[in-house]
Order: sequence, then structure tokens, then C-alpha cells
Amino acid sequence: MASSFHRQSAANRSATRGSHRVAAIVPLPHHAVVAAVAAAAPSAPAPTPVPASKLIDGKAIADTIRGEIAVEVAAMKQQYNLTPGLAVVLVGARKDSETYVRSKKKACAEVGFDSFGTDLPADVSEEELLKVVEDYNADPRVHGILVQLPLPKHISEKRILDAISIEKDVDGFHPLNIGSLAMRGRHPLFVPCTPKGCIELLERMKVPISGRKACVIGRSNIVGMPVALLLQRRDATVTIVHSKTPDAQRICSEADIVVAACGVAEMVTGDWIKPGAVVIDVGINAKDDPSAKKGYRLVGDVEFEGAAAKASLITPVPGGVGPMTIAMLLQNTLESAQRVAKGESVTH
Ligand SMILES: Nc1nc(=O)c2c([nH]1)NC[C@@H]1CN(c3ccc(C(=O)N[C@@H](CCC(=O)O)C(=O)O)cc3)C=[N+]21
Repeated sequence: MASSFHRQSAANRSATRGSHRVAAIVPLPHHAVVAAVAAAAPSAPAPTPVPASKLIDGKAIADTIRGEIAVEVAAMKQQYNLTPGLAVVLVGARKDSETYVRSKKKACAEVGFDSFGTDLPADVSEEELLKVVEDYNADPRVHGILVQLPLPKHISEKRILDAISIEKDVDGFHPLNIGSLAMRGRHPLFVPCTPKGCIELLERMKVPISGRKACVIGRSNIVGMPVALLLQRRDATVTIVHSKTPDAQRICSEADIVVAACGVAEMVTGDWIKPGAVVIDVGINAKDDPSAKKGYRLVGDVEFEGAAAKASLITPVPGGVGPMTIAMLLQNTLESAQRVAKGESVTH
């Protein structure tokens, strides 16, 4: 089960502060460090742990955002007597999908949202699923609709996603939302959650984007393409590399910001990373590990130790982008409810 999608995260220091601080406070000559390490660990050299100052703590940042959302929800209930509502539709019984759906519903409860759920059998017909989506489209208690992907093979993902009312499309997957994202001077109603989470991590860590070179690895509709558009909107110079790109590693190694969303476990090794670059790892892959309780552990699309040795900041997996995806889903749902409360809702 090597589902790929995202996440990681961690610390509350900026990229520039992190790297400058190390340079300013630890001016030890290299040989002195080597000598000190040798004295402390005379036997097998243990891998140097990644310092906390390099970690982008996605879980902590997502917790902060969820706290901010809870405050807004309480205010909205007071002022407008309105509670944001999210509907999550799950088809079939994929273990990973069930886990994600459970954490989405839990997150809703924590910030004071209403959550609605429909679980359908894997052999449900496309028509029945469409009917569920249409009922949620018409339900005024529901401000966001998420149909958990992937869907079973016999159902057209396109047909289902296109049926979600654009003003409840909190995943931001509707072509009208993606189209607006791609056009200067336009503003989509919703930005897809994982790409939005990546940018939020960069911004909260005060990583400069404007004028920087960014490399996005992967061109999927849900992550690679929209995250590239978001970086470009913030005036980065963006290169997207993918499975058919000759010399992807060389291109990546020139980037100040790397977003890895290729869906291949630990593909991006340290030699892809320019010294001081900021690395956002969107991958989530299960890797066999007999020493782990479950027999596997989660790894990203980035080989963490090697990349961390070069990077100024890096997101871990888990605990990086993953928790941010859920926080951004809540934020999109809140924004949707706010539009309704203020009478700004657009009609489909
Ligand atoms: N319509 C739709 N929208 C989605 O946003 C969507 C989807 N379908 N299908 C599947 C992917 C996957 N996804 C994740 C969300 C949170 C974590 C997450 O919170 N991960 C934690 C925990 C990981 C774990 O322990 O399993 C972490 O990385 O720290 C991961 C993955 C949303 N997806």
C-alpha cells in the first residue's frame, strides 16, 4: 500500500534565521567539530540527528491554524447563528481512505463544525453517488463537500467532481477553480488543500518566495500543477519536472524551494538539493520496516536524512504537509460558510 499524496512539517524558525544563526553562533572550524564528535562517540558513528531548527513542524503549525479557525467558528455562531458544515463522502473500504476520512471528521468536531458523512459500498453506481453529491449541493447546512479519492474504477472521477457545486468545492478540484488559479487577476473560490498547505508552511516559516527559483517535482492535478501555479502567483520562477524530464536532478539542484510530489518513495536524495534550499515533501509512502510495530513506516518522496543535511528547512513525513492538508480543508470550509453568512455566495 504505497499510497502517495503528502505531508510533513515542523519548527518555528525561519529558513534564513535558521541557517544564519548556525553560521553566526557556531563558528567552529570543521576539524574541531570532527574532533569533538570523535571524542563523544569513539565507536560506530551514529547518523547526526537532524537539528530541530531545520524542521518545519507541520503538525504544530496545523494545530495553530485549527485554533484560529475555532475562534472564527465561535464568532460566526454568535454573530450569524451559523455553523460551518462539511460533508465527506467515502466509497468503498480502502484502509487509508477510511483513516483520512476519520481524521477529517475528528478535525471538524474539534473546531466546532458540523460534519456529515455518507459511506457507500465499493460497488455503488455512478448515478447513486451523483445523487448523494446533488443532495449535499442542495443542503443549506453543508458548506463544503469532499468526495474522498481515489474512487473505484467503474466510476468516472471527472463526472463526480464536476457535479460538486463550485461554491462547495472545498477540495478546489473543479476546473473552474483550477482555471481561475491559472489566470492572473483572478481568484479561485477555493485553492486545493495540499498545495495551499505547502504555501502556508513557507509563509508561516517566513521563507521568501518572490524572485526565488522553485522546482516542483510532479505534475498531478491535485498537487504538482496547482502548487506550481501558487508559487508562480507569488512571483517565484517555477520549473516543473516530471517522469519524462531529462536531467530532473540537475534542474532541482538549482532550486531555492523544492516541492516533491512525484509519488515515488525517497526518490529525491541529498544530491538533488542545493545547500540552503527549503524542501517541502508532499509524499506519503509506506515502506517495509520489520523493526516498526506495524511492519512498515511512512516515508516521503524525499530521502529525509540526506536532504536534511543539505537543506536549511525541511518537512518531515509524517508531521509535515499531511496535517496541513486537513487544516486547509477546514479553512476552505470556514471561508465557504463565511461567504454564505455575509450573503456573498455565488450561484453555480
Ligand atoms: N478528495 C480528496 N481530498 C483530499 O484531500 C485527499 C483525498 N481525496 N484522497 C487522499 C488524499 C490524502 N490526504 C491526506 C490528508 C491528511 C494526511 C495526514 O494528516 N497525514 C498525517 C498522518 C499520516 C498517517 O499517520 O497516516 C501526516 O502526514 O502526518 C495525509 C493524507 C488527503 N487526500
